[in-house]
Amino acid sequence: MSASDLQTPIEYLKGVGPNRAALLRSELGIKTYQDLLHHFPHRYIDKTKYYTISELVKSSAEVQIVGKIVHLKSVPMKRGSRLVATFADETGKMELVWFRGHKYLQENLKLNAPYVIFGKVNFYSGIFSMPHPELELLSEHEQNIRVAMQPVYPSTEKLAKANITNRIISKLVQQIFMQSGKNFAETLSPSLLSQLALIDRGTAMFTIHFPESPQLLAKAQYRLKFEELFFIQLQLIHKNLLHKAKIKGFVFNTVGEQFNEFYSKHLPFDLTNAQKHVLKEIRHNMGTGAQMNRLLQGDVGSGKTIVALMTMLIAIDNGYQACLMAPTEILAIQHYQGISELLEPMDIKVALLTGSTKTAERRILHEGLRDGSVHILLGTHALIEDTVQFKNLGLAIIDEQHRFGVAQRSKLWKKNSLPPHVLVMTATPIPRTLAMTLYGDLDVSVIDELPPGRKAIKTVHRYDSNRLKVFKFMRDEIQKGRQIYVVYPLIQESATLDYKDLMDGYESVAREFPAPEFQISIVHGQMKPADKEYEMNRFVKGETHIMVATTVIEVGVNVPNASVMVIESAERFGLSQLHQLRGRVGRGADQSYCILMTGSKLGNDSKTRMQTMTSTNDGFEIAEVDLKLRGPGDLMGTQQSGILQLKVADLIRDNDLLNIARSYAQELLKKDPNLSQSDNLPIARAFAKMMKHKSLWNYIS
Ligand SMILES: Nc1ncnc2c1ncn2[C@@H]1O[C@H](COP(=O)(O)OP(=O)(O)OP(=O)(O)O)[C@@H](O)[C@H]1O
Repeated sequence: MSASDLQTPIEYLKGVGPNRAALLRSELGIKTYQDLLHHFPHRYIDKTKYYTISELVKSSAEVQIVGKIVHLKSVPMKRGSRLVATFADETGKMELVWFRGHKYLQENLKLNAPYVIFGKVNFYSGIFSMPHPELELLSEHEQNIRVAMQPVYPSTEKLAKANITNRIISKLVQQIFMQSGKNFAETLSPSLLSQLALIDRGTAMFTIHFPESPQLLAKAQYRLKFEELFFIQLQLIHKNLLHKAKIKGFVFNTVGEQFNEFYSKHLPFDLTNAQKHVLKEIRHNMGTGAQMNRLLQGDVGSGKTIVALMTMLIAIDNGYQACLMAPTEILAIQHYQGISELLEPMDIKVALLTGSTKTAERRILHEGLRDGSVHILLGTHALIEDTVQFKNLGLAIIDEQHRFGVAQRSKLWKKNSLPPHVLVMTATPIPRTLAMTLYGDLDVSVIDELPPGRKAIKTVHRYDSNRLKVFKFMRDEIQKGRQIYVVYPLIQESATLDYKDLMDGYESVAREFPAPEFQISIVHGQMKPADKEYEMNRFVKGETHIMVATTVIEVGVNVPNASVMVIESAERFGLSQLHQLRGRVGRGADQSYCILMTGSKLGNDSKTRMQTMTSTNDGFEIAEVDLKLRGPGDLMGTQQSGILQLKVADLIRDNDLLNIARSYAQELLKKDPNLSQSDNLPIARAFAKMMKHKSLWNYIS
């Protein structure tokens, strides 16, 4: 099929008039033959099997039967009428029923001619019936391209209403193949095709629309999935190579006094092997002369902060300043308190900068940053403001990247002659190749081990009707000296409503846990920062027993004595958020609990989320379920531009294939970086097209 054929507008197909063309364009974005060919079925119905009427059982799903219409009548109903056909084969009779389109059907249906019918059967008052069957004269059926697996295309309500059915889409695709043949330009090299036993592109494209058997379909899907993942990886690795070659960074080749003093004298615990390993990776990375761009992944509570701190000490040992940006003020303050305390015995100046730092303080701070007397700056996004100038910023650590955009990250780079090394910390554990695919330009380090002595958090799901029991449990835990979080959801669109929920909740908790015996802190987004800090501090110091809060405490808050997390309206939270919240407990040696409170009516997704949370503490597993429920685009908070809109592969389900595709892409670029060997020409051609159009699926034409 030639490139120009593929760009033919769909109006050129028989049966596509201006109306259908407009609908296909607006509903599915299909404008050309190529668009239609790339509109892949999302499932298939097995059409190898023919049933007889006597074989039907009450639970039959979709069935295909050959028989004849022996009788046709219109049956009046309260409003309008239905058309009922008696359909018979050698073994029995059933009914076909239509509620609309009578006139056309009555004029066109042929009595006593053999038909193939297909559809769902119902069983009503002793007789099988099939409403709105797909039907086709047997003679026509035999002329069509024979498919064993009937494709079902993604569609929309508007298309269904306009009668643009599966069969019509399928016939349009068929027309394209009939007009232009099955020869598609190959996009993979002969050696790849043979090494992986992949079928050629044309056969795969044809088979995905018209599979002759489940086995062939699997081969077609495998080939197209591989191709899709392979080209994504090729693009990423290529970009990485360019990126790495271009961006020079400071060479941190000293692990000196500060690092060693901290490590040998002030580190309050032994590092886990995972922490040591990750530090080694970081040290190596910062010593090479290229700028570090690294993602530090570790489940909640895995101890990322200490790794961040020790990385900052390396920067200081090499004569540079370091900064750490946190997503919220509470967290920035907490980091400031924690890190200041750890570095207290050392001669290192740590400062805090947030939106609420007073002007006078700010002036002194700016001065200290400019003359280099402040070594470590912690803060919120306030620290990327233009007025903040460093003497020599060598390292920027960003906590939780998805709250900080790439654009904000690059702002930091402008603060120096050379860009600082960048370490992004995230608690969302995702498979390594997937992380690379999602984060593109970042290398990945993983802390895959929790500090020793942690007890698994016990998680339960309770309905609102069980609240009294939950209160009793809370009271018992407080009596044991523990502290408790009670968290309410926060939906930005309705701040007033959230506030009301929170305040109602606070009142009911306060009634149940009256002062002076019980002390309660409250923290929410509408409070002044100073008040938030005050309330938070009372809880951190153990002066209050219960912290009632919105999700402002979701990330990073570290109060090891807090051992119970009650999450109200848990069904309104996403899985990764629930996992983050739960991660606020289980940070000390005590047994910790997470109680998910919900109403009694739950949708399927909510049920899955509750079940997942109660069955596992493993962030990896949770992230995978989360990705399945929400899709990777959502994971990042924003839809990724183009690159992740996959058509055949699924980043989660096909993770193994993603790894295979990555290693083949790596090897290819290692052996033939410019894709200039003749064997690799098909890849080079497709890759060039992809880069030119900036869209994955445009490489095929
Ligand atoms: N190697 C270790 N041994 C014992 N305790 C540790 C170790 N590393 C960290 N900790 C402690 O574990 C707790 C969690 O660490 P930290 O706050 O760094 O986790 P985190 O990875 O940042 O988690 P989150 O994503 O939840 O913020 C802290 O109290 C910290 O002091």
